[in-house]
Amino acid sequence: MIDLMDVVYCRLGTRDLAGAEWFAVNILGLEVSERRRGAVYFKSDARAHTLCYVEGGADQQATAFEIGSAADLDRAAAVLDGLGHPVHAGTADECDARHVRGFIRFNDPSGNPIEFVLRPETTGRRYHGTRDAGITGFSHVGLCSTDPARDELFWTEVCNARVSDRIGDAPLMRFGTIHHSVALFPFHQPGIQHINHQVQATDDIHRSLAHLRANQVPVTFGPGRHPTSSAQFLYFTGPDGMTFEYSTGVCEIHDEPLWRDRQFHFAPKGFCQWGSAPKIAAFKD
Ligand SMILES: CC(C)c1ccc(C(=O)O)c(O)c1O
Ligand SMILES: [Fe+2]
Repeated sequence: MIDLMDVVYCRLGTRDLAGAEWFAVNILGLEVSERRRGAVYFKSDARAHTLCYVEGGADQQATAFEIGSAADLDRAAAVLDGLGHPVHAGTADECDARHVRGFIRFNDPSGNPIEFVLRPETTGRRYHGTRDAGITGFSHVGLCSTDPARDELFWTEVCNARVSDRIGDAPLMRFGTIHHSVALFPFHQPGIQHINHQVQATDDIHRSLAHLRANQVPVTFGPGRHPTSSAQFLYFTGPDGMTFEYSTGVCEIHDEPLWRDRQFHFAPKGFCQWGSAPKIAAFKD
């Protein structure tokens, strides 16, 4: 079993690094933590970075999860290799570019590039964006899955994720107490489906709604409330068509032995209890 602790960052390729930076700062509300040749890093909480845009194709993506020790990382590489997932061990330069002490990269069964990382840097300094979006941190990622049942087994049997709830066959999975850190959505190809940042309060959702509208940013779902995590949410489109989500009030699961994953409809009522309907391809039946 590969023990993962949390989702830690996403890397997104873009052909318009300056445009992506403008969006991340002025619309999403992140803080630039560092600029390097061909890469811009963003903070959304105390961690050194939780998002990195790199110059390249929009298909150059990765989602990173923290692993507990160097021995666990070696064991994970052996397990993945044994299961037929070719593993690349990060070079010193690649580790430096990710602010981690070590990592391995492989593709999940759908072909999503995944990184398991050791000791990602934190700063002890809280984040503050120039735009007050009320962000409290990067919280979860939605991954496209060409076979959610198969991929659920990868995350829960090969790794230590636990299913909190399912919407249709799409599992929302946790590593700790937060309702979900990774969710899988049926789609015909792999890719990061959405990136979630938690915000402090309902006010932040509505303040952002006005800001997005004023800046002609397509709002694709919400405001609404997820019946699964009980979080209030808002989805919108960013650079290269990436979906971003703000949400507030995600529930925590503390009664671990008693929790039973629940089944929700893969239909608007399973996504939103206020009646909002998504304009997002992966959320349509
Ligand atoms: C709309 C997607 C499928 C979705 C559904 C539920 C939650 C949640 O319970 O918080 C999400 O975060 C989602 O992105
Ligand atoms: Fe989400």
